[in-house]
Amino acid sequence: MKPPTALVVMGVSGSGKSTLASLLAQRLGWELVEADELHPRASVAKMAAGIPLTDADRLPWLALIRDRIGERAAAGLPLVVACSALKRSYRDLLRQATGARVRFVHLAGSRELIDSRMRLRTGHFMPPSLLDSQFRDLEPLGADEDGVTVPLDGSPERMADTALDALALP
Ligand SMILES: Nc1ncnc2c1ncn2[C@@H]1O[C@H](COP(=O)(O)OP(=O)(O)OP(=O)(O)O)[C@@H](O)[C@H]1O
Ligand SMILES: O=C(O)[C@H](O)[C@@H](O)[C@H](O)[C@H](O)CO
Repeated sequence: MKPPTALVVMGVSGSGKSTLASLLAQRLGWELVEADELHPRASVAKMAAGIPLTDADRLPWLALIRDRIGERAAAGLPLVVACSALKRSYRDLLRQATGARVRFVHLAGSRELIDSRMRLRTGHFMPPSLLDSQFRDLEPLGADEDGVTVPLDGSPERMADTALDALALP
């Protein structure tokens, strides 16, 4: 039997992860996990204060997400996860989830476009001032990693079509 898929929508803050992940979850009929909701309060406070997270902040959080993927896989359930997963080492950690095929959709685009979207967004803890540090940490999805890179300048519907076609899902 094929292992259930965990489809991780990744990218810097404001790249459209939550928007695309919820659309993909809806289209596929899969559960959605929003990794931002799993950050400890101290990490959210840090980001809200304009301080970038470090590896030490992120590793226990990524381990939690890996375990969540593993639990669902053990129940035979696929899922969609919205998670920044900026560095390859973070994705390696997520790929350690037991029993799942972990695949990625990297939302890629210009700093300028993302910054303009973040400035329009209200009521979110993440300040646009952290975008430079997000790009510094970003290691784009490699050609050898299981997944697809999607330009983030299309409509969410078109981006979902592109991702699902490229991944041959459902
Ligand atoms: N394809 C799109 N076209 C235009 N605007 C978009 C698109 N996708 C997302 N947006 C808008 O851009 C902003 C950022 O999107 P979203 O919150 O989904 O990003 P995110 O990567 O989940 O952000 P964060 O990680 O900071 O929570 C939102 O205001 C959203 O409505
Ligand atoms: O790894 C990180 O630095 C974080 O996950 C961020 O990317 C934000 O939580 C998210 O994007 C909200 O803006």
